[in-house]
Amino acid sequence: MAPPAGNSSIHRSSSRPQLDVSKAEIQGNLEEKDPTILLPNQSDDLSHLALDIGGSLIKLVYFSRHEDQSSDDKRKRSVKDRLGISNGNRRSYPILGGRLHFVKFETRKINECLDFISSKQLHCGGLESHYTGADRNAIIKATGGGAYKYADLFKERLGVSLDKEDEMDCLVAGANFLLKAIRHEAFTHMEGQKEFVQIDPNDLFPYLLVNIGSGVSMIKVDEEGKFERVSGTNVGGGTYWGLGRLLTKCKSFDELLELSQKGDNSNIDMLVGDIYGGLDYSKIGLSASTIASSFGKTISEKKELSDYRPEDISLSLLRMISYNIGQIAYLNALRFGLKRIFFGGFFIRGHAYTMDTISFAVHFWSKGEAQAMFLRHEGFLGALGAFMSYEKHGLDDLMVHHLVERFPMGAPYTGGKIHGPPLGDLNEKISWMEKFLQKGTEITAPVPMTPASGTTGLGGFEVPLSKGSTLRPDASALNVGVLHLVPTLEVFPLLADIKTYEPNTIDLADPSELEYWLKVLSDHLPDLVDKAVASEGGTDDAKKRGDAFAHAFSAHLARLMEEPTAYGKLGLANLLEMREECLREFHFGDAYKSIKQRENEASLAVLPDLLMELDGMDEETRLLTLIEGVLAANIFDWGSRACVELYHKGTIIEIYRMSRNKMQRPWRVDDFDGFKERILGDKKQPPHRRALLFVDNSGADVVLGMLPLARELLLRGTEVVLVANSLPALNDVTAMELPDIVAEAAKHCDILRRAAEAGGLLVDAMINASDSSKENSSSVPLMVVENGCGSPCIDLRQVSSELAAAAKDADLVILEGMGRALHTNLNAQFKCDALKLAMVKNQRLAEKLVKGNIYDCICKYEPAS
Ligand SMILES: CC(C)(COP(=O)(O)O)[C@@H](O)C(=O)NCCC(=O)O
Ligand SMILES: [Mn+2]
Repeated sequence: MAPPAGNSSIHRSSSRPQLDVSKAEIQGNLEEKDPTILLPNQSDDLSHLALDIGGSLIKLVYFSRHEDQSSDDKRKRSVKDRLGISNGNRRSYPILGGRLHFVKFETRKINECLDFISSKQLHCGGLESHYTGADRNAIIKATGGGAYKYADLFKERLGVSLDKEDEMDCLVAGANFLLKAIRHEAFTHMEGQKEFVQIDPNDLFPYLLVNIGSGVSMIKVDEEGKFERVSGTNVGGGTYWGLGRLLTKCKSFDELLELSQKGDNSNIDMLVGDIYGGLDYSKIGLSASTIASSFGKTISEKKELSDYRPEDISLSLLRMISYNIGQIAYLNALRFGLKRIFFGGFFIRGHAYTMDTISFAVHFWSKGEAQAMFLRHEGFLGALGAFMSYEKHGLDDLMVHHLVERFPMGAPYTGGKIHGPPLGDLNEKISWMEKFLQKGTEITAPVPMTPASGTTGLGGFEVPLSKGSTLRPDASALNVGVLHLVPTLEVFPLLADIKTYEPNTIDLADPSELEYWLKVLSDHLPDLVDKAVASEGGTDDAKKRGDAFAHAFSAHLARLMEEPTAYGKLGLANLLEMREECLREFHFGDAYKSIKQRENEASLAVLPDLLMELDGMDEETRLLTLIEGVLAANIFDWGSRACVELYHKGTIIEIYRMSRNKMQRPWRVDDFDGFKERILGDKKQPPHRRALLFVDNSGADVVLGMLPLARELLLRGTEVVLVANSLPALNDVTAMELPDIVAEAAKHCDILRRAAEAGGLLVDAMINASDSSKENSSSVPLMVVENGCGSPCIDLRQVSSELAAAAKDADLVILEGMGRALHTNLNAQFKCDALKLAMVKNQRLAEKLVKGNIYDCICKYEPAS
């Protein structure tokens, strides 16, 4: 059916509808002029675009619906039935599987912005909308002065009306959303050091929001929707830019800021030492270099404006205004007893020195009691708030675990600077990458790292360390990624304490660690590209994509090397995931597909012998052999350079045997006896009810390591849930692949067969179906669930709803592999028994974590506390 004509009386709310016209019906009298049309499949109205049109920048926040690529396969359906998971309430989550994009344009280039909106059809619900007709009645939410100034232009160019939202309402709504929904949205910035702060969403209010635009507003935010502008000052960003322009002849705000980097304010400001003959005024705690009077020195000398360096003027101005704002903000926080002060607005724009100066003022006047905080998305508060003002989009229902921030390929180049349209399809990405390469490396020109030392030793309002040539003005200009909204993600319910849980084991805030791991990833790149290109048949197209991927990922690494906090708080898990995401961006679905297949086949061929060997053992030897088997088979890891070198030296089975033979206890971490005691020891303790086995690699790892262990648990009456990746990552097995592997294994093993049937895994397996029903009741089930991620590591704060449901009845968690049990979760505490098994396949990590050597093994057992 064709979309209804533009003039029909279909209900339109002020938000942009995404019309699903399937099964549409005209209700009532067909002859009627404007009959009511029923759209039974139409979900709640969806908003797609909101704008904040400021004097210098236009900020856009827009939503794109994510094509739901997850297939509802048999495994998923049977897991849903068994674990009682519903399909989710689509109505309560209109924004299901979508993304929020943040884009900036310069206001003077408003036509670029209009072209962008038009090319993506954002004003009529996006390109993916079912609705294609031009809609002259469309309304877009907008805030900022430009919403008034440019209303006619939007009407003329796009045929849309701007629905103006109050700027302050938007700012507060945007800040509330970000602070509640984005982990580490806030950060402090002192002496050039940025530190991300985790705000407890349940303990956010009250706070002071200081918005520094042309003027400054200070807003006390008490709760959602309740706030009051308690103070402000007319000395703000406009003052800096206005006075600065007059005094220095700078052509832009950024130029003025940049000048300040090279300035020395003591040539302009009157310092305490100038008054006290070079001495401190120590009685009241003022050092000689404290500013006594901003611009005070210029009164006493017979100098003209031209006698002063513009750099010095800019710095004095910047410090005068920043200190003043910091001071007034602190006094207001004090006045209302507010613990937190967040600064945002056009004046800050991620400028390191500005942030340091404000922080310094707050710190100074509060005697260290209060801290200034800044927001990663501060430039987008208004636009986000305008977006939130659409009704019924469901955005405010989202919580921190529903959001995943990803950094697409453009991120390293655009930095925090103003940029245009994000890149769309694959060809666009490749050609952009090629163009960039022709231009050389100018866009990624490295930012010098800020040396930690270099204190001036000056007291009072002194020079923050990030001033000067050590830091480029936008070094802190944070990238904001694309926010993926995934309302199906949940916190893993077996975590002992979500508040103290930190997935990453290694702290990449340590520069030497960061440098090392960035190099590891960079060194691995050529091999990865080879595999990726080969996985797509080695075609010219695949090669082109491979090149583009390599450059895009290298650029991310280079960006992070120069500015480790550019993408927010960085952990090794994020880096490893970014690599996989980058591959997917260039349409490499599964770079290790054929390797995985080959290894699965080879391992399945020797499985029957292994099972027979195990069945001949007494239970104690068998349990030990099984754990040894898991550790030994974890050597099949295509992400480890050392292991990949090993694979050239023998067949899969030879390497597996060699690895098994080397398994000598005690392992570097060896809690086997504790685990054995729980499994075989006290017979009064019943077997575990349900075990979650987080599996790792394909091939021997899962087939000869984890499946035999699963079989043992099943034999002992424990239900087993194999937890595997939702998306491919290196040679990790996925939840999609696992049922076929289990089905193959089940051909050689009755225990696995019955359990897999009971778990609904072998619906179509070629096994005698007639006797499966009666046998079902005699076996505990074996199931497969997806973990919700596509990375070699796992962040248990954000897992699939399947896994969360499966965890409810589980009393044993087994995490396997370096990514899941070492890089992440080594220190994780669980509410139930936990076993962490991995071979350390990296020398440095072995030394760092366990003071050991490469190929050492970890068997860490922690009973429920
Ligand atoms: C990517 C990995 C975490 C995967 O390990 P796994 O979880 O498969 O045991 C690991 O291979 C790794 O840390 N590799 C990089 C270090 C290196 O090449 O030595
Ligand atoms: Mn792996």
